[in-house]
Amino acid sequence: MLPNINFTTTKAYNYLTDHFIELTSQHLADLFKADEGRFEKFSVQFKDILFDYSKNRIDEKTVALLVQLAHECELDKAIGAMFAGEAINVTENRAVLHTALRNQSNTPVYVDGKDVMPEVNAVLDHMKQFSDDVISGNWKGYTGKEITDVVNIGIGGSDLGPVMVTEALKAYKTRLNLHFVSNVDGTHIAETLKTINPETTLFLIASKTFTTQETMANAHTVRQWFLDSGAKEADIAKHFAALSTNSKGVSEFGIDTANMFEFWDWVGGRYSLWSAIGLSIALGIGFDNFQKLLAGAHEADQHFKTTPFEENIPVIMGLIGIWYNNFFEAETQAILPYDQYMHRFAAYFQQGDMESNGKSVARNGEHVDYQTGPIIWGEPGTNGQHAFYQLIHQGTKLIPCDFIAPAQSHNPIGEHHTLLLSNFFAQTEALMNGKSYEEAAAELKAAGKSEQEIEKLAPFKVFDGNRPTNSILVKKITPETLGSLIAFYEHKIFTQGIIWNIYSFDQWGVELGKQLAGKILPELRTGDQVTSHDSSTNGLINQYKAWR
Ligand SMILES: O=P(O)(O)OC[C@H]1O[C@@H](O)[C@H](O)[C@@H](O)[C@@H]1O
Repeated sequence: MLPNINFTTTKAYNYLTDHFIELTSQHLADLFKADEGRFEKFSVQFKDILFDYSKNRIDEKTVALLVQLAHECELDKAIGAMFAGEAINVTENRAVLHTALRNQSNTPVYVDGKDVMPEVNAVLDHMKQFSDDVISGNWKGYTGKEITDVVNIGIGGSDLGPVMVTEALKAYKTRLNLHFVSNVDGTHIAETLKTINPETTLFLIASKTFTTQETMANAHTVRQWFLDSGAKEADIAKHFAALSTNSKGVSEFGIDTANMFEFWDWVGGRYSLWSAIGLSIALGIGFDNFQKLLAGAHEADQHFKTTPFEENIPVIMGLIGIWYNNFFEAETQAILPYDQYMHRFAAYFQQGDMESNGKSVARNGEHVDYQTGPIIWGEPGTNGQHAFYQLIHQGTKLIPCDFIAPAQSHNPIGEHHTLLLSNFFAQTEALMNGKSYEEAAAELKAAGKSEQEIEKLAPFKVFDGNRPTNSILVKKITPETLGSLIAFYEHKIFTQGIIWNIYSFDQWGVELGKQLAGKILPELRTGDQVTSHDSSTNGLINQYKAWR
């Protein structure tokens, strides 16, 4: 059972409200000047990951009160409930056990009295054998040729994780070329089909439910394309595999259940890259590397489960996020990886975070009267610097940012990585310190500007600073460190969901649009004028019919 506590009624929340008033008058740069040990105090190293949260608008009292908040909200109990396989996804009556998928220590994990580890391990063995076979060329297509290309057809959690990880770990690429088709827009599949050969392509139909409209439409299109190219129904077994919880749906589609990689309803879609949904990852970087990804996540799970909150990276990440979200009223959180391979990391956690904590009904069924999940966004550095950092530095909104960078590059070309990292360090320093009027004026003077020009220009060159950041410096982006990093973010989301007293593992909010699209679809199939909606929707549909 999850606790049911309104965090705004806790003692810690009350203290934090007063403490917030004290602290907002202090500039981050002054907090650093006042305390030489700030970095040591507010940073944690976990294996090859250094998490520095010292450039946040916090002091020791803030951390103590936030930790007290976590205790008062019974976060420890909630963590225990998740790992123990309790049905904490209450509105769907399901356990939440992505942690069991990467439970490399193999201790039993029970769901309804049954240990799930034997099944988890059996699917992993199947994935290993299959991916080894395909990568080695042992697995042949219907004309006897080796597989060269793999197309993953899936959307949301059945797409974003594998895309993000295979991009982030491209340095570990096998000989297989990966493609991902998610959008129901025919352009996505059409453009992919132009680049592949049916004789040498393997299609992975990735869908937890095996009912998702987009995925089923794309799957049926490729099936037809495959048959139209000259293959027979019997050849499908050599070119199609399914990653799903729905074996009935898979066999009805015509995929041999021997080519089905199963997972279970206790794996949430946006937490499923660790499951059979990760088959494209195993094919793309090799099974050993996939297993290292799982091992890295498992180590982070142990850290989350056993480390006191004061030293617990995902708990601290979550609490600092709450500090900005609920006290500073920050609406968004930027994730800024200084690593080109990680260019889909923020997009991945848009789903991870926003689908989990984009909720407004508390666990007691009542509407919340406080803010919950933030808007997550971000792009890799340094690209973002030349696009939207202006607003982060000088805009009116407070945007807490996570800066992530590897110390070692997979592509150490010339001075590139040093240039990249100089930007990584400079940005968080600049966001913290800012630039005073006097400094701006002195710079203009040194550039030979007249007093009049200085007076005119200096106000625009002032940076308030005091803008908070986390820095996550990792030794290198390897399967292990990436696994740990993803798991930390997952547990950050969990921490926040517990404190906001919401259910983080359902997603009812995506249903309404699906229902309405289902109602409109038959209307689009005829040429008749539509009058059943509001005037805007009618007007748009009728103009579409006139133009199509
Ligand atoms: O894997 P499936 O069942 O095709 O679902 C894909 C996605 O479908 C969306 O509707 C859900 O909101 C996501 O959570 C999910 O990941």
